[in-house]
Amino acid sequence: MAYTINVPLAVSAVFSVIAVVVLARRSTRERANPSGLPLPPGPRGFPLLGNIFDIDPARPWLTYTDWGKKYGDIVYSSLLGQDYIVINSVKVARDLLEQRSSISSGRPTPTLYKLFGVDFLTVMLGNTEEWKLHRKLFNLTLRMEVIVEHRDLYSRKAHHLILNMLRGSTESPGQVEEHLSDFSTAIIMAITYGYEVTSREDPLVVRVRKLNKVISSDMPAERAVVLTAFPLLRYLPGCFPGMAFKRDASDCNTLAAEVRDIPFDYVKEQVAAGIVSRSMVSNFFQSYKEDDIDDNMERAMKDTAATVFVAGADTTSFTLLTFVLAMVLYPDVQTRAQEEIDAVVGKDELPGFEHRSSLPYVEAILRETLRWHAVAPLGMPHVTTASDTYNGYYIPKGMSEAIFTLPILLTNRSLGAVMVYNLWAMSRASPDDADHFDPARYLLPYGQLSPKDSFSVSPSFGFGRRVCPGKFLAEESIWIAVVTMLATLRFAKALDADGREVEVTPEFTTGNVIRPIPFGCRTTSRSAGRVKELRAEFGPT
Ligand code: HEM
Repeated sequence: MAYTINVPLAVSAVFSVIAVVVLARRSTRERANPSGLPLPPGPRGFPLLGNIFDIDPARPWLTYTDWGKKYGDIVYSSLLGQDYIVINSVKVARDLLEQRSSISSGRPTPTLYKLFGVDFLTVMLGNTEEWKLHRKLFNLTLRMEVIVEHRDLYSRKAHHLILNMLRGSTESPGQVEEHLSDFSTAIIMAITYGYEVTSREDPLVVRVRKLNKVISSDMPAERAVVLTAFPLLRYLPGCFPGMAFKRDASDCNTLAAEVRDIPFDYVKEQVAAGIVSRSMVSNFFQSYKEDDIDDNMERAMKDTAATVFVAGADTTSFTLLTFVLAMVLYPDVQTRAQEEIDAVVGKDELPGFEHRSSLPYVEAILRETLRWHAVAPLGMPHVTTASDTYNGYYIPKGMSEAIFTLPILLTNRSLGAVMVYNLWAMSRASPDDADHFDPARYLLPYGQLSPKDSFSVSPSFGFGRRVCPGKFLAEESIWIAVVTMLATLRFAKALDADGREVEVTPEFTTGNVIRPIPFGCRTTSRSAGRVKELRAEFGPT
């Protein structure tokens, strides 16, 4: 949720507002609150605009963290008629989003996503029957017992990642990112469709990556917020000021349809021909009788499969990139982990899943990576489907998309509460050394792992019924990639022409999902024996 003012879009918005105000002849807003309890504390905002000028447009989580220090763990703010309940602590998040998940599992469905044809993605669906069917299908195919069956695949892809990384010993900024992205893409396409990616230029891969890019760059939150508050704008033609993006939206609809249909139909044809490679989609077809797969069910299967790439590829590769950045910045941490691996696995052996429980420090590195810089600092917003009270505060009910289409000024009512949980504030709860990457914070005095906060229960995967269904796949693929990189490679700062190390400042992109800004990194082999084993696995390349 980054808010910057797009002037032409704002002008169009103002026209739309004036038209509605004249029609509605209403001038004051009311907050229907039958309980008489106050809203949670928060900054005062301007009428209608709310707190839009108070928020750091690039990194709203920093503003929310500051508000947390001033107003507490639960903060109220408003933006263009939309109520925001900002949650700044794990306890309040668990109370509201887990304990009361029956009324806090909705999603805002901004008009923008409909316009771009991506509102079919699970992440975008409200608390509807369709969403429940998606979650059932995810549970069928992404639960832990199913995910562990693919361990050979994760290991093979991790081994391939190492060979790619070793092709050039000094990586230019951006190259490490590409290798990690190839790794997560290859795993996700194999798990979802049984599809073996052979090159970055594979037309299917190009399409899904392009869709991801459009979602992250052409649908900034400020557009989503303005279009949700003033949905009439969607009817303005593309030539209207600020509406040029409507042309991209039309291309995106075509792209989204291709991403949904092409790989799914490929698996469907294979299953019909009796060729079954193990995948999420073939599992769907095997789990249901032909008669049970009506149009609704087939659409849900297609949509869940298409969601996996959009929700899982960048989150996985950006987390791995954050890990590499930490290794470059904290060489002592890297050395300690490598010593642990060498002692447990043996100097020339490659680590595998059977070693995981004996590598507590590596495990702690994973947990610390999620904490240090969460890939989605504000998770995904939830919407309340009923009003509620919490610790003496009133929490308004969210409204459905149907009511969103009535501009707020027509009714002078709130659009209802969007609940935003601020992972950044949660990760900085003990502020003394929160910016420091220190896996030891997850260890007990004798080096054993502290039992709390295992990887997959991390707040970084969200809360309640909406919790990330891909967390087990993320856990398996990230663990094997991390342990294999540590066993075989040494990451260090890049050298300049005079052989001096180039300083690295940890900087991250902005947006809903963030990644480190490209940094110089020198990647060298640290174990000839292990690398030899990898080369033997793949043959001459
Ligand atoms: C490190 C990797 C990942 C992180 C940090 C992450 C984080 C998240 C977060 C914060 C949410 C929102 C939860 C909420 O609303 O409270 C989410 C939702 C989701 N994630 Fe992940 N995720 C990761 C990897 C994956 C992978 C690999 C997949 C697919 C296999 C995936 C599929 C999804 C889906 C489908 C949703 C939407 C759930 C819903 O709306 O009901 N994620 N994820």
